[in-house]
Amino acid sequence: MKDEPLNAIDITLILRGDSRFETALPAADPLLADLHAAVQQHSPSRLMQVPLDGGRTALSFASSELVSVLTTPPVLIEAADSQASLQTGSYLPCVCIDDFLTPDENTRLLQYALNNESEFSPSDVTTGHEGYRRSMVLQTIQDSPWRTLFEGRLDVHLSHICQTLGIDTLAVGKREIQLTASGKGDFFKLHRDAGEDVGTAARTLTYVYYFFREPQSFSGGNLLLTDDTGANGRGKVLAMRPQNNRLVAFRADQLHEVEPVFMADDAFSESRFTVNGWLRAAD
Ligand SMILES: O=C(O)CCC(=O)C(=O)O
Ligand SMILES: [Fe+2]
Repeated sequence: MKDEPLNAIDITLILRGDSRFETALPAADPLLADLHAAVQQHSPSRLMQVPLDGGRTALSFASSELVSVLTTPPVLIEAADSQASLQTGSYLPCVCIDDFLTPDENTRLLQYALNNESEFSPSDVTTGHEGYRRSMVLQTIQDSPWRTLFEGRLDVHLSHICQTLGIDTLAVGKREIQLTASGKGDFFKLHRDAGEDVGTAARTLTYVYYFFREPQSFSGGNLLLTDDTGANGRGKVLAMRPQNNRLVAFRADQLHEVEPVFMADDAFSESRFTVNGWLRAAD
């Protein structure tokens, strides 16, 4: 008997207290959407049951105990008419961690960004090419307690992230971090974060944490991961809508881009904010 369903999505459930359970579900299984809904909405709590071990075992837990759902390949949840519908991307390796910060940390990070509006400066790219990236960056996050918080929180997930992305478990050397605000019309054209110049060659892992005011007033700004197998330099594409309090990690040599952000007014407070950075392997 085959244990794994066809088109299986590998799932790791993280429950309060960091207990982890692994299973696989068919891409079309409504339980997938239900699990994501449980992460988003903790009350009222309800009983959830998930098959483990090819259905030989059932895991039962209160929905309020569910902290995160890791899916490989990434599962894109599109909320349409308040019904969650699922799309799975073609396989381009990345890891999504929902609820990366606590709700309180998430709110305080937005407040930190808004309080420091005057410190943001226009972004650039390490290759010096013009017209490649438009956004505003707050470099001083490097000297703030947020840096320590992000580094510590990333370390919790690092072995899982590296394993999923096929990176040899990373002895981390240099870490980079920045806070980016993408407002009306901002974008980042197709690029890799590693290897486009000597200064970035050693970047191994990219992470992007999304946070913004809800209800969301911008649209667009999707992160597209792509490969270069297609005739026009693009093959498979995995599109991910920014989701508040979600961290996405991928290999730093992965081709990717950020689609233009649309919004009615160019209000800084409504920006698509990210804490984004790179980890390098130790020498
Ligand atoms: O904001 C994103 O989704 C990705 C940003 C990015 O590609 C970068 O900072 O290198
Ligand atoms: Fe990038």
